Amino acid sequence: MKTIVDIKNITKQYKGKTILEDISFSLFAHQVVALVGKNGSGKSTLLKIIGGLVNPDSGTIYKHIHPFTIGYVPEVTPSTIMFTPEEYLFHMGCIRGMVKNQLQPRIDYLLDIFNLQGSRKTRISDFSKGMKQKVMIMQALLEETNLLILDEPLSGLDPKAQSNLEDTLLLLKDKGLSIILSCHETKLLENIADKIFFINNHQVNQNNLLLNTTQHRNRLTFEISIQESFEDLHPYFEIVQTSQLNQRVNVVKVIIKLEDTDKILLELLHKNASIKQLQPINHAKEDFYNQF
Ligand SMILES: Nc1ncnc2c1ncn2[C@@H]1O[C@H](COP(=O)(O)OP(=O)(O)OP(=O)(O)O)[C@@H](O)[C@H]1O
Repeated sequence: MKTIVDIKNITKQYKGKTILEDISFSLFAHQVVALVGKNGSGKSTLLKIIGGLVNPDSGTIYKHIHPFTIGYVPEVTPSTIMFTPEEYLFHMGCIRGMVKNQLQPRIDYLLDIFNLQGSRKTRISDFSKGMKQKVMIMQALLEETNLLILDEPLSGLDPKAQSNLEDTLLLLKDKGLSIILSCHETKLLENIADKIFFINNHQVNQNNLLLNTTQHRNRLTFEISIQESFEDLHPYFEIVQTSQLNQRVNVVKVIIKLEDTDKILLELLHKNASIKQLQPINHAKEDFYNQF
């Protein structure tokens, strides 16, 4: 598999507070990689560093392709763009110095891929959130792109819009694009991510629990005090869902490896957690999430 970017020993602090510490991993051609972590764990910061928008304090982003082009889509989608997608993309292309006979075919191609041909004359301000998100991604792809960086592209979309956007991203991957995106929950990634990196405690762990369908795993549900930290256990499980039961207690659903199960249960009991359910997972991928 061809490496396109090596992220090497990246460290970043803000105002003396460590956000990322000695992070290294590689991105490969034709892959969708997801960065998962809690609010404030440093996902956006890492994406901006990879995109060259923020400088790390130390470490390097080594690109294996020259020239290397990156399309970056930030988390916030502007809501009141009075242009149609065609006008908007045309203006954005001109700002980047693209010429008309290069721009128009590219816009047509993107409207096709993103299934927005029928809405090319509608104002973006009248679009749904999913359609606005698509336009933001299209503007990042106006020029030929090696790596697409998406900050929380699925958040705030209803399940239908999420699956529609996932289909488009998979189509782009099939056409040769590499994608790195951030996400709060692994649950949203079951269809699109080839690899999941989990940011926790300023560091990145690769976790293939959800993607490796041959490994023996359990699904575990526990209740734990909101004040109790279990960050030390994060590398050992994939959090599928966290919800607040009441003002004092969270309900957490995770997937764990069979061989880690006893250790995790013991640690959770030491943290005064209450184990609600422990079930083996069948090997079928569809079974992963449905049985919680
Ligand atoms: N420009 C900045 N100046 C100071 N602190 C910053 C800056 N950008 C981010 N931070 C801090 O760095 C930490 C990581 O922020 P970041 O936005 O990377 O996290 P995140 O995982 O993307 O969060 P979210 O899921 O909420 O978007 C946070 O504590 C944030 O307040």
